[in-house]
Amino acid sequence: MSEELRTVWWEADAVCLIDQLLLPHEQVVVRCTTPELVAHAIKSMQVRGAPAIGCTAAYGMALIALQSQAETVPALLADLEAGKVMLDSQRPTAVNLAWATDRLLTKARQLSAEVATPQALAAALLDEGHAVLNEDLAMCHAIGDHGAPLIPAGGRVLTHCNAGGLATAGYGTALAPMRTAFAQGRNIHVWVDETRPFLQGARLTAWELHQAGISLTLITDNMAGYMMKSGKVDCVIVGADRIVANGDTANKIGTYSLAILARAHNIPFYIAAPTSTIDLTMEHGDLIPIEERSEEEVTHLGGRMIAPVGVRAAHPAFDVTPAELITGIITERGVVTAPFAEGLRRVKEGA
Ligand SMILES: CSC[C@@H](O)[C@@H](O)C(=O)COP(=O)(O)O
Repeated sequence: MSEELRTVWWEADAVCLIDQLLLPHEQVVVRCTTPELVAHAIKSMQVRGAPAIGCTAAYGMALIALQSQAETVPALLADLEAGKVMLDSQRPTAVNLAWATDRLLTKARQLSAEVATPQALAAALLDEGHAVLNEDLAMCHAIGDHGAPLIPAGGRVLTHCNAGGLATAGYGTALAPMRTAFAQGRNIHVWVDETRPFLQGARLTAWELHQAGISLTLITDNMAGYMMKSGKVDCVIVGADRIVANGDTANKIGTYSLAILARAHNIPFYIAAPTSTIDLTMEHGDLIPIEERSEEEVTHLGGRMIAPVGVRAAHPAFDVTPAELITGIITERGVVTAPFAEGLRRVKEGA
């Protein structure tokens, strides 16, 4: 993705997004002028990727405040509480969504004693939305700085789904170490898993890397084991939707299989994510809610049915990789390695 193309931004009283359902063939901007349109964009995956969902939800909370008819600050807080519940319910696995709405609500509660009017509070929440976006971009660049040295000399990285600029405020999480290494003049090659059924790899990661001039080869998900066994993969780097206290990590369905394959072939397996994706309230990965999406996203491809009529399909959108399969978790505050509990607490608390 070019530096100029933004994923999420605020413009003319609306939350604006690049419609990721239409990429790479069309670059269409969606203007979410109501909280309901923000919710729809998250649910339908016009915007997707944990940090980008978080940025969108932060602006969604600001939009709720700006459009509220509340005449008092306590009444506005009640609207924001209801709005948070509505936004959080759109996608359950990516913790950045609830993290962002929580941050905006907490800010509103803190300011409620100081501001005189709902309008003043709403203006402050829009500033907080901007802060969430700007911080996410800075975190992605820091992840790139910490992650680039971990890419082995061969420079051949396998990634899954899209954890690039489109999945964040820009620059990406899993793609950040590759971008930084490439900018440093290193020889990088990326194996891009197509990522069935939504094809985030084929449509989005391939597009971003291609635009950036980074060498890539698209593979179908079931080719990863072959590539590893053939000695063509030096490390795996993927993003995360939720990292819990013991290091277990939810990410796009298929990530767990890759981690097993990487372990079997003695290949380092890294997670790259900002600390906003760390959820210390959950002890282990079995507690993470896994989003179930529609069967149609599996039975159909590009609008065409590929399965016989009447055949049922399963569609868990995420899986959980146990911490013991993870070599390291690359955050904006450094790389956490096993045992994860202590290190994750340290980076989450900012120490
Ligand atoms: C920086 S994005 C990290 C994760 O959100 C990403 O790897 C992923 O699984 C995205 O899933 P998606 O269903 O496309 O939102």
